[in-house]
Amino acid sequence: MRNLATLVLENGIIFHGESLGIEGSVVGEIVFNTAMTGYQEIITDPSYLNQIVILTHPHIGNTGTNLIDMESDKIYIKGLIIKNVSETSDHFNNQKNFIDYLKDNNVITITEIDTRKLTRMLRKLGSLKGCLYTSNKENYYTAYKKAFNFDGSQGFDLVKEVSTKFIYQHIKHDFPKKIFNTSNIFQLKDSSKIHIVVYDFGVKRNILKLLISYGCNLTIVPADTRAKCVLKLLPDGIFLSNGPGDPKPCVYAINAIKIFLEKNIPMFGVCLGHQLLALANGARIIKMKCGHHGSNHPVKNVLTNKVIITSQNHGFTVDLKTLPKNIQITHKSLFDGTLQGLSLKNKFAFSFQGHPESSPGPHDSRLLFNKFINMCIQFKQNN
Ligand SMILES: NC(=O)CC[C@H](N)C(=O)O
Repeated sequence: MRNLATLVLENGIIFHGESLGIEGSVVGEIVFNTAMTGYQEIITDPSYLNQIVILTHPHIGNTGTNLIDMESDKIYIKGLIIKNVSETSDHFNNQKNFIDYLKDNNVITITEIDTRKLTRMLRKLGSLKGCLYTSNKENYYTAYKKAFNFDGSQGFDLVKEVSTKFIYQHIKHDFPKKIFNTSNIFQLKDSSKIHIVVYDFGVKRNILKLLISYGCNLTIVPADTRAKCVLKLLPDGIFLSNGPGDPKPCVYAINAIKIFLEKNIPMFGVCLGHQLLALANGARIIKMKCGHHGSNHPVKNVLTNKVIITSQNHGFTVDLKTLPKNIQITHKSLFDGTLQGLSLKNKFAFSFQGHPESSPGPHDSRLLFNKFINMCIQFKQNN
């Protein structure tokens, strides 16, 4: 018999379940991810900072955990909600059982609750704040108060908490072969001469691995690196990464992007990077009702009418009504019509509201990396 765990929502609703024996209490915004695989990539994605994640797939953990599937150096979610956790694990990459992995990393987890009921509630009411506790130092009233008073994610700069503190470089294939199989990656002629500066707003490792697999040299810089410092590095392209929280407070990055736009340096933004590119052009950002978190999101390229299935994780979106004239819409969600991609007219800059590095998720949108690298090659040849 496991210990008890309790989830109290800001609207007073309470769920009782089982804990994995890790004692404590966490408060955060609750979001649901509908992916059927890739739990380790999800929980190590820095974009989930401060969020309590429900994995809607009813049985989680049976492939165990390993070093290859880490999207960063640690677990970033604040708490975990799952229906049923696998006691055993089996996979050719398995190194550690999922329960042991969560215990070793002190992740407060609730299991054996009706995740479908909770997810339907969030879909109806929009995202909710909650307090998840396994400790008897907390009770319903203290937890309710914490959930109710939690500030949420709007207006806070979480990027600075996850970004690298130092500039560092990756030169070609310096990720050990063991943790990255490059067999299914596109190699482009001339891409090995490209130098890309990656703004780390909470960058996922698979983005770096993909760029390295093209043969690019990467310089990864802290989120608040000034434009003039980046320009001195003579980049052939600038990558704006994913990241946690509200993009609006990242004024330092928005200002830098404005300068790169003036110089017309190739730029590719994903997720938070996409939102920052839109902000730099005067568009507005709004909070979504319950966001997009999963790996089966259909997106239409409105220029070609092609549909791709994509991996997504965002709670904010660019307000379509506020797009300036120099922005061209390239992609829209077939779930709710929200903006999924844009490009700037007469500029080498475009972005995607999703995760084309697809870790986890289908690889349909990885061709966007090809588009970016080709832009960088062209830019380099012209300069
Ligand atoms: N994955 C991301 O980059 C997320 C972007 C932003 N934090 C959002 O929730 O909308």
